[in-house]
Amino acid sequence: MLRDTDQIDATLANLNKIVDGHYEWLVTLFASVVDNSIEHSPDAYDCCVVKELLQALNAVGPEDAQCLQVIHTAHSQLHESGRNLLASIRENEATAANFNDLKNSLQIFSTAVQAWKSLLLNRRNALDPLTDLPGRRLLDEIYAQQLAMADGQHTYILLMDIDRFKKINDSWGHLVGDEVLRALAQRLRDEIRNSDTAYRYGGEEFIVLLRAPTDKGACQTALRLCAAIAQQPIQYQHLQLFITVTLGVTRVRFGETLEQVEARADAAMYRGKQTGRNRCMFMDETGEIRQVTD
Ligand SMILES: Nc1nc2c(ncn2[C@@H]2O[C@H](COP(=O)(O)OP(=O)(O)OP(=O)(O)O)[C@@H](O)[C@H]2O)c(=O)[nH]1
Repeated sequence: MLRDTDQIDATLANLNKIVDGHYEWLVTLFASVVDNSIEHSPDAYDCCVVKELLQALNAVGPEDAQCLQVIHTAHSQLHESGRNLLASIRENEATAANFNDLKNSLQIFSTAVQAWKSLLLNRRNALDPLTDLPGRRLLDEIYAQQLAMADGQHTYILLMDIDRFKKINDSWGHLVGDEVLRALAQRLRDEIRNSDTAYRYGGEEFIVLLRAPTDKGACQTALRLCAAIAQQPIQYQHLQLFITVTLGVTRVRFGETLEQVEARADAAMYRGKQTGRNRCMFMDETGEIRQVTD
């Protein structure tokens, strides 16, 4: 899935170029009819700038890949309609049906491009403006889909809360607090795998939706995140800020709603806060909470 604002904006810009490219192509098509160069022109599809742009586009995740595939199909269909129209003109056999075919192909192509643009714009709006991470709304929307994509692995929720964050705001001001949130978001992006996703859940809380084959694997990842955050200070201007986080981890059970899993992760995290912070707590199937140590 295309996740950050820069990636999404770059793709949107390319999709706009793709639409513009086909206005130019239409003009070239008319020109080749007028100046009688139809017979000498190479197959427009092979040298089409749009084809190159499409090949350069990056579809990460099944939704994007599906949109891209629909555009590819519509694009080659569009060129086929153009080829047929030119051939019919060359043979002096052009009919209204050839023109209609081109018109329909153009409409299908622009609808396909528009569909991906809408998806991307929607996703962009769901990104948290401070950290550029997807926000809670997107997690609500794609939770079921993420579970379906687990590919035989278990899905875990890691609920992470910065320890004593109020003190950072109170000591250094909200701008520094904001910088800490941004830096932590970046650290999460750097540390987790592509198949996992970090969300800003609200305030100073983050959620990581994680895939792992076993509880042990998920706990190890949580512990690694916790240690990485505590060990590496956040640099901001002349400041070096050491922060710690407390994590509540739990496995998503079959058929559970997001609220049910969140409640368990929250209870685990809360226990971690009560018992000292800077730790990972795991809630198992029986509802027992234990501290993850290795
Ligand atoms: N700078 C900044 N602060 C925020 C943001 N969202 C929430 N906060 C602050 O996060 C702080 C959370 O404080 P508390 O809920 O008391 O928790 P804490 O100080 O982290 O303490 P523990 O969670 O108990 O370890 C509050 O001061 C909020 O104002 C934000 O977007 N930017």
